[in-house]
Amino acid sequence: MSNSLIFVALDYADAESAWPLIDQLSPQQCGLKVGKELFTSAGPDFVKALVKRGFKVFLDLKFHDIPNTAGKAVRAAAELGVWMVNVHASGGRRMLEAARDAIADMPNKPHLIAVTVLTSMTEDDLQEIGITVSPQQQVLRLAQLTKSAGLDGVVCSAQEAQMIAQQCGDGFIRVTPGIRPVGAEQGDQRRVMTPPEAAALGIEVLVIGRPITQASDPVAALNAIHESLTA
Ligand SMILES: O=c1ccn([C@@H]2O[C@H](COP(=O)(O)O)[C@@H](O)[C@H]2O)c(=O)[nH]1
Repeated sequence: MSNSLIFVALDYADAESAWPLIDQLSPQQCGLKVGKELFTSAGPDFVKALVKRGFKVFLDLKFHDIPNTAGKAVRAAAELGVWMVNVHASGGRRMLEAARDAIADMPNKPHLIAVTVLTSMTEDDLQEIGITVSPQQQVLRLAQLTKSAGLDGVVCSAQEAQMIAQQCGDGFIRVTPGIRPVGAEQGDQRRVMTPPEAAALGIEVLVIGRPITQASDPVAALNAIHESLTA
C-alpha cells in the first residue's frame, strides 16, 4: 500500500466547470489543489466550500513578493482553513521567514511549503534567467534555504525527491507535480515521473492535473492511478 497522497489539480476556468468532478470525489480518495486560475475566478468562498466538504485543500497561489506582502497573503490564505499553502523559495530568506511568522500563532495552521524550481523548467530555462547550475543543484539550494527558514517542505519534481529526503531529512514534505502515468501527454511539464515510481520513493504528495481532469472519465483515471500504486 502506498502512503503517497494524491492531490487533483483543479485547473478549471471557473467553479461551475469544477463542481461536476468534485461532486464525484470523496476526501478519502484525494485532496484538491486550487491554483491561480480557479482561485481568481471562483474566489475564497469556493475554497471554503471545499474545506467544508472535508477535503484537504492545497491552495497553490505560489506567493512571491516582498516579505510584508507575502506574509499577509499567506495569513489570508491560511484563514480559509486550507491544509497547505505555498510561496516561492526564490523570494529569499526574509520572505520565507515572514510567511512562517505570519501563521505561527494559528492553532490549526496549514503546512507552509516553498516552490523550488518549477517542474516545467529545464537547465536551459534556468540558464536563460541567469541561473547557471543544474535544476537539481538549484532545487537543493532552495530546499535547504526553505528548511533552514523553518518551513514544512517544498514543491519539487519527483526526480529530486530522494535527494531532498537525504539532505533535508524525514518529515520535510515533498510535493511533486509533473506526475505522468505511462502514455499520458507530458504537455508543458519537463521533469516528470510516473505515479508508481514516485510513490515507490515515498513522496508525501503527488499533484496530478490534466491526466485526470482531461481524461474522458476523470474518476476512472484517478482510480486507475490509485490501483497502479498498489499493483
Ligand atoms: O513546479 C510546479 C509547481 C506547481 N505546479 C502545478 O501543478 C499542477 C500540475 O498539473 P498537470 O496538469 O498535472 O501538469 C498545475 O496546477 C501546476 O500549476 C506544477 O506543475 N509545477
